[in-house]
Amino acid sequence: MKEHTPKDETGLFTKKVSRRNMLKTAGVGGIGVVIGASGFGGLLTLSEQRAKGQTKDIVPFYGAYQAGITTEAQDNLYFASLQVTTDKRSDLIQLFKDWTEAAAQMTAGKLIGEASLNKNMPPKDTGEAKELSPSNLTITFGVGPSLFSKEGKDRFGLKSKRPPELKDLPKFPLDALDDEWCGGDICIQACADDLQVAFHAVRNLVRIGRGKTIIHWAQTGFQRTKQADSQKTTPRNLFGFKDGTVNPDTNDNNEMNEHVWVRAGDGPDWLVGGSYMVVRRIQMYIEVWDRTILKEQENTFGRHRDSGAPLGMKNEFDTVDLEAKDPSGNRIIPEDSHMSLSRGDGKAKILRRSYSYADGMDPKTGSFNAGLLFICFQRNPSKQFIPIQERLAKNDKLNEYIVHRGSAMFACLPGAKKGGYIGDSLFG
Ligand SMILES: C=CC1=C(C)c2cc3[nH]c(cc4nc(cc5[nH]c(cc1n2)c(C)c5CCC(=O)O)C(CCC(=O)O)=C4C)c(C)c3C=C
Ligand SMILES: [Fe+2]
Repeated sequence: MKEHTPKDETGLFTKKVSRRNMLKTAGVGGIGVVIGASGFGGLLTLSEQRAKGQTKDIVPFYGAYQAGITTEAQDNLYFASLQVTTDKRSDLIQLFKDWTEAAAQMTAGKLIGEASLNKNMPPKDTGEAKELSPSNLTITFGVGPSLFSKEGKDRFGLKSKRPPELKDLPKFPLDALDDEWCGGDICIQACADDLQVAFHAVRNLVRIGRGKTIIHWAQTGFQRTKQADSQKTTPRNLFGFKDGTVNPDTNDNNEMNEHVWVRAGDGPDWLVGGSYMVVRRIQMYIEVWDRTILKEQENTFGRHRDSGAPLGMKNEFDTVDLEAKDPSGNRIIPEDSHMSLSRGDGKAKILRRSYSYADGMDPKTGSFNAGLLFICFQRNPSKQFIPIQERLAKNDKLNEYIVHRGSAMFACLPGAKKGGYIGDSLFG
């Protein structure tokens, strides 16, 4: 087959050269070299780029809020729910301090700890992210209700600090929850444009926590990559529909304060600037869906599959009119469609930041074990996620094609200032 000769940005034909040959041509032997837009004259190592503040794919770790909540969703997720095994409050505090330091290093694209060539010691960093770009890595920490008290025991002197909103979610109709996918004392959400970078982050944090925490459950997640969709259109879920069209505007501080960030007076002061995260592991029966006619699929969501437009409209972001009727007087968007029910009167909004998962097959049925790790952030779950899910669980047309298998709620801590640590408002 004739090899395709690619054009560069100037439109000139360039000879296809492998990365290795390109480095040889440039006379650079080191790994981790990035070719700048200016061509070979702009060759800088990743660390040089960082020193010059030129890397574009670093999301700052320190700040008033934790990153990974209003951050534009990266391509990949590695999510871990942990159980705390130590009973010592001082261990827990030290762990959050160590995690903060490590997370700040990893999100800046650095390795953990000092590089050491001591062959008689295991290396501090596990190594698989060496030479990789920071990939917009964000690491978001949350604490579950069980950290505050478990089976009546106040392990860390935190019982009186539990916000009333931070509690196990009620059992919703049709829930088929499996304990193996529920709850957790602490969560770590790592998102990055590279799965190896996200996994490396959680792996190293879990390693630091050895002897103090264990993994309770963990899940990888993906979306289409930005490389595959340079226009960054709304990602599609595994049912082929655009998912994430209607979401509060993360660039609008008023909306974030109204719907996402916990504010003074909402509960205990330690959580001001944090947010409640709800996670649901929802299995999707993709084989059943694939046998469903398009009209029924569209009635299920209340949107057109192709454009993502509300039924009866042309474009994805056209205004939704749930009352609109066809000439026979029937609603164009069915009342039991996912959009009608999740929207309700439109006042309670959640910030959705979900990822698809695909974990091989279900050995009992031979079907794909795939679905959505539904993640949403909010200021008050009793007024936001819970009433929405109550409506969906009762009537949603989508329920024929999905089942909720896992569930957890975490309070995502406020951001840390340089010199402070994630959790200092809680433990301080
Ligand atoms: C309780 C909250 C929600 C759960 C659980 C949930 C599951 C779920 N959703 C989809 C696919 C779509 N959801 C869409 C819209 C939408 N979903 C929720 C909430 C939950 N979804 C809300 C609040 C909204 C926005 C409603 C609105 O105001 O219009 C859509 C439509 C496109 C969009 O706006 O994103 C799709 C598609 C799946 C597959 C799923 C469980 C597997
Ligand atoms: Fe939804």
